[in-house]
Parts: sequence; structure tokens; C-alpha cells
Amino acid sequence: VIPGWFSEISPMWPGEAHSLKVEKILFQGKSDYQNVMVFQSSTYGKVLVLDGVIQLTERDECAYQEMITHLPLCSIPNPKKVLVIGGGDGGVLREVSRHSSVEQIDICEIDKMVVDVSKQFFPSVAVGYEDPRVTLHIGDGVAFLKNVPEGTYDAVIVDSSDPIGPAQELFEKPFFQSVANALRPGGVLSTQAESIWLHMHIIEDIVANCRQIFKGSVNYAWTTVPTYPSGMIGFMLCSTEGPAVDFKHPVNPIDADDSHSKSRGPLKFYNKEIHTAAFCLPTFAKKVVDSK
Ligand SMILES: NCCCN[C@H]1CC[C@H](N)CC1
Repeated sequence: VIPGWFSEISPMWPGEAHSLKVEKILFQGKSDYQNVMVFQSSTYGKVLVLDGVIQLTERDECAYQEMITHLPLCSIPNPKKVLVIGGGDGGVLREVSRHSSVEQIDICEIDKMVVDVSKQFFPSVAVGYEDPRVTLHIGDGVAFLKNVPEGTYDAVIVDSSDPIGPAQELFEKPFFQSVANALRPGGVLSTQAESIWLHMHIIEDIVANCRQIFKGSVNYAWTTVPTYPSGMIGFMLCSTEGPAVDFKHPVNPIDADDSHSKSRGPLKFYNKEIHTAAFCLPTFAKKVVDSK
């Protein structure tokens, strides 16, 4: 360990570790589920860390929150009811609230400490909770979905950590089935789906499961996040049987002007060109995603 530096060492990315220079540790705590830490970095703003894994930094969180949210919501004509699983920092809520067609935003986050810490140290991210359409449920997303009536939501966004720890079940088949049941015909799922550089085997399994469960379309898209392992991360974009969804060509453009407000600020990353580009994959990944 180098004094004054935080290194993200994990068995999920053996033999490599991204490091950030630490100016000051701002919070350290242990919730019922995980260790929670916030530090001021030298060049990426404040950083949220759960069990030693970087969840977000102020400087590059836009790349993840905007893409995981607008790739699904800009692919369907008129999203009204949206469910967020995980996402306790509030960043996805901030992005969902840019869509004026949305009437109801439910969020189910298992760890209340993540919510409280985000509100205290990341106000520009937790601003999402201020939207009156938001209802926060503290609990396990797996259990929450079992109580959701069939066909309730237009979109479900699963903003999870990695499949080691509390989020493990969010990568398994029964959970994907419960998401499909909660979606209307032609409804969409966007879920955190790891890195093609590090987790091709996990992606292979997720794609195979999604193809069995989601009879609309199943796609993998990606974004660049400098502070995530391998500098990129992807998402599974799936739709249930029903009105066709072509994820690669947004039908519901998010107009740059009315999508921002004083509190939310403008879009920093997402635009309709990068929406389409996000589904272009390198050959080694295309082989796996298209063949499953
Ligand atoms: N809303 C914060 C994003 C949380 N997503 C994950 C954090 C940990 C990473 N290794 C994978 C993405």
C-alpha cells in the first residue's frame, strides 16, 4: 500500500488495481451489509467506496448514470413507471427525473447507509431524491420484485455493485425472471453488466439467461468510466415480448434544454450519437454477445 493512495484491489480483477491519490478520508462506516468509505481524491473529486470497490467519483459518475438510464428510457416512446433496483447514491434517480413523461419512480436500495452518505457527501448525485415522483424503499430488490404485480413497469434499471456481496443475486436467472414479470409487454431492462475486458464469462452467462427470459431484444452496450476497473463498463439492454424495441435507434430523444434544471445540471455525457455507438462492440465481445 502506497501512503496517501487508495488502490482498488479485488479478486474480481486479479493482478491489477486502479489507484487514486487521497487528500482526506471524509467518512468510514460499516453498515449491516458492507464497509462504506468516502474520500476526497486529488483529481476525481469525492469518491464513494463499498467494501474496497469504487462505486462512483464526482468527476466521472455522469458516464455511468447517464448511460445506464437514457439507453433504456430513450428507447421507448413514453416511459411512465420506472423502477430502480440498487442505485442508492441517487444518480440514476437524477437522470430518470430528466424525463418529463415519467410519472412514478420507485427505488429499492438494500443499504440505508449508502443513501444517507450520498445525501451528506454527494449532493449533486443525491439530488435525485428531491424529485416528488420518487418513492424510496429500503430493502432487498429480490424480495421487492416478488411483490410487484405483473406488467407494472415500463422500465427497470438495476444499478448494482458487483456479483460479490449484497448484489450477487441480482446477476442470477430467478431475478431476471422476476424483472421480466414486473415489466409490461415491450418494457425494458437496463442492468449493470460488467466489463468485456475482465468479465466475459459473467457476460456470457447473463446474455444466455437474458435470451431465455427476454423475448424482445437483448443487447450489450458500454460506456467509458476511467475509475472503474479496465476503464469501461457495460449494460444489458433487454425488452420483453410486445411492441418492438430497437435499442440502437432512440425513439424518445432527451432534449438537452428541458432535460436539465438548476439542481440537475446539464447532461455531460449522453447524446443520441453516443447512444447508437454504445452498442458497437469489438469482435471478441460481439462473438459472445451475438452467439448466445
Ligand atoms: N451508481 C453507482 C454505480 C455502481 N455500479 C458498480 C460499482 C462497482 C463497479 N465495479 C461496477 C459498477
